[in-house]
Amino acid sequence: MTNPVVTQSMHPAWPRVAFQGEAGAFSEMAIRQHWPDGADAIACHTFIEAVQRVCEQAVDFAVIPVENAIAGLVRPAHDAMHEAGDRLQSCGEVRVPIHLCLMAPHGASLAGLREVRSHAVALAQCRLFFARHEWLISMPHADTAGAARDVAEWGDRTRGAVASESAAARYGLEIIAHHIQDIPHNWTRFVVLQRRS
Ligand SMILES: O=C(O)C(=O)C[C@]1(C(=O)O)C=C[C@@H](O)C=C1
Repeated sequence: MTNPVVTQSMHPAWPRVAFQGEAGAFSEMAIRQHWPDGADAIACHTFIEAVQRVCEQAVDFAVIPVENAIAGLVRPAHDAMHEAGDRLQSCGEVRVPIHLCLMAPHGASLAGLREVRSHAVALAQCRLFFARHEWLISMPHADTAGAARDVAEWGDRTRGAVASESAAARYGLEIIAHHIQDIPHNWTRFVVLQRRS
């Protein structure tokens, strides 16, 4: 298993919380919303890895998306929790508003875009948008923020990402369309997991 990205904490009292994705992912937002006074958000590549970190007591908690208003159950997250079995227990919940934006390198246009990357669950929340813009090819990526980071690194004006407004700011992308999810009041419910004592 690869090591998670760990930011050195300035605050030893903060809880250490694993999430799936990169800095700027919605799961990281869920952590900020649940611990407004601060938490060390530890990026993991997969849900299984995030859950595993809790089982191994390498972190205090994991925050995992379980249900979205449009896409329904987040299957890979449920599978990861199932694998952990009774070693974990849920100790909280957080519901995060999900506003999805289409973003691309500066100078790109909607008409000029061809390929759009994002987390499969995020793409599933934008079916109507993709149906209206049928020249766009949606391609699954590990997470929303990782898609934004890669699209910024590639710098190709035909390739875009679906992610949050803050991911666009963090990775220096231009927002081409705001609120492209199928319903305006979209949300994802996350569970907070800890090791069963
Ligand atoms: O990729 C991210 O930003 C995530 O946090 C993952 C995830 C998900 O798996 O449901 C979380 C919330 C959004 O609904 C879209 C994607």
